[in-house]
Amino acid sequence: MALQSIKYENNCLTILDQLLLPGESKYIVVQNVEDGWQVINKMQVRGAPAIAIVGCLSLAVEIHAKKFESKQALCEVIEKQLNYLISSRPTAVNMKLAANDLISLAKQLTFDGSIGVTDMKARFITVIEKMLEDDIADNKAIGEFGAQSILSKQPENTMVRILTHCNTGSLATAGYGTALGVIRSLYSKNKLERVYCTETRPYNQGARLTAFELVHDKIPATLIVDSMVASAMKNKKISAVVVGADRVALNGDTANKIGTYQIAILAKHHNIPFYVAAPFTSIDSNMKNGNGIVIEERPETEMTFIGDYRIAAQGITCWNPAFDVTPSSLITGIITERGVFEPSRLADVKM
Ligand SMILES: CSC[C@H]1O[C@H](OP(=O)(O)O)[C@H](O)[C@@H]1O
Repeated sequence: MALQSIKYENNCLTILDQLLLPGESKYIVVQNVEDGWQVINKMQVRGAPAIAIVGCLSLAVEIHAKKFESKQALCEVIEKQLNYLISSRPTAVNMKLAANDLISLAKQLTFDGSIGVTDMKARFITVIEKMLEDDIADNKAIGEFGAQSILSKQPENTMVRILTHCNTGSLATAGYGTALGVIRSLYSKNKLERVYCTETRPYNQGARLTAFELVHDKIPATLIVDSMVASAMKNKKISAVVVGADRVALNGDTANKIGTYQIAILAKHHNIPFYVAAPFTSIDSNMKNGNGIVIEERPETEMTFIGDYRIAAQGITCWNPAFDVTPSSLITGIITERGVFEPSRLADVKM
């Protein structure tokens, strides 16, 4: 049974509390936008696509339970709550893009004289619900395009070894995953020899989540500490690096989990192709390059503690940026649901 970070049925939303994985699988109920904001901000659910989907579904469950006197009243709540959800985490663009689209839809429905407030609410909720299936379809396409592109650069009938960072699988999306989707597609083609996944300090998305998904799917994988990447590239014949994205700028500069930038530099040094796997819901067409991307800084306790156990000296100053920006010059290709693009070609693709 595939791992599910998000469960939504009959207007009821629960999310798998990823702070407890891999030790405990516990779903928590999200009943409204405030619950949605909290589970995203605390990283109980995380991953750019999952953040947008959970944020928007939290709005769907909230408005489903309420009666609205008018379409204008409903539209005002929608706009206010979506703008609030955007503030839950600043770097991933998916929540902002979804909010922009849904606010435009709400305004369009408000001025559509052919429907009343009940129909407007139903149509609005249906559009949000469709995000789940759309994301999975995007990820399956990303997986296929990515696998084809990576294999096209390998000698016929060889198996590949992929290095990945952070978690980009079913626990970061509605299912299948982006970079992990490429890995799943390679595995399904019997072309994947091994995955090397980094632990990804300090939240340990790799050790706790990616390793969990790979073991669950019985995909051959080796966990490495973040500082082992250079040695792995030198000694383990890595065929390609595939990572996810939180925000891709129009020139291909990519914000992704902290540590991605240095992996890209190491890949360049070792002449290893470096791919970003991201749906168009993670591409910010309003951002010319990566210079303007806001990098979230997280609480230092995420660095100085593991659970309740202190691992760093009391009183030490910490810096805990959750992301970094990889320049497009270090990126071989951006794998999307519409194909694989050289970073310099991204701006030509219709958003
Ligand atoms: C397909 S998930 C994209 C992206 O999100 C993760 O960040 P976080 O765990 O902080 O939400 C990571 O950067 C993934 O690559």
